[in-house]
Amino acid sequence: MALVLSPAGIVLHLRDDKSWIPHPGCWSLFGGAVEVGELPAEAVLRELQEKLGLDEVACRPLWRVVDTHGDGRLLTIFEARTPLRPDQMVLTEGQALDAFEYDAALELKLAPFCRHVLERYLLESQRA
Ligand SMILES: Nc1nc2c([nH]c(=O)n2[C@H]2C[C@H](O)[C@@H](COP(=O)(O)OP(=O)(O)OP(=O)(O)O)O2)c(=O)[nH]1
Repeated sequence: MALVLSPAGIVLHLRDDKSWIPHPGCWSLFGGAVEVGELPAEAVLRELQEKLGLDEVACRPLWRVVDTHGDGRLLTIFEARTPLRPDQMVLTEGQALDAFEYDAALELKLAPFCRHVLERYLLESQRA
């Protein structure tokens, strides 16, 4: 799962409003399952290419955590820095794409796990 940082702020997508997907109508981070034979660092680059059309992105692993809000998967959280702004990205899943400053992001209706990741990221960057 990636916390995408663009010059305009944290990039999030608004999930579709379909009742059969997790967290419909919530804003969320980008990510997806690691495929067989793939490393998490490879999976995050593939996901960002597939879901945002990002090629130029510098990823750094932040921490690993069990997704207790979801299906219990072990997730690796990455910080992904891109020089592109949201209007230069191509969203392939979801109804909207935008970038937010931290405070504004925390005011959104966020998927619960994304809120947890953003809050921890903020806390750890303040400590650093
Ligand atoms: N993230 C996201 N997934 C969506 C949206 N609309 C939609 O139909 N989907 C589908 C594709 C995903 O395979 C499925 C589950 O979403 P998810 O966010 O839990 O995906 P995931 O981590 O399992 O990732 P993936 O490997 O399936 O891509 O819902 C949307 O707006 N955002």
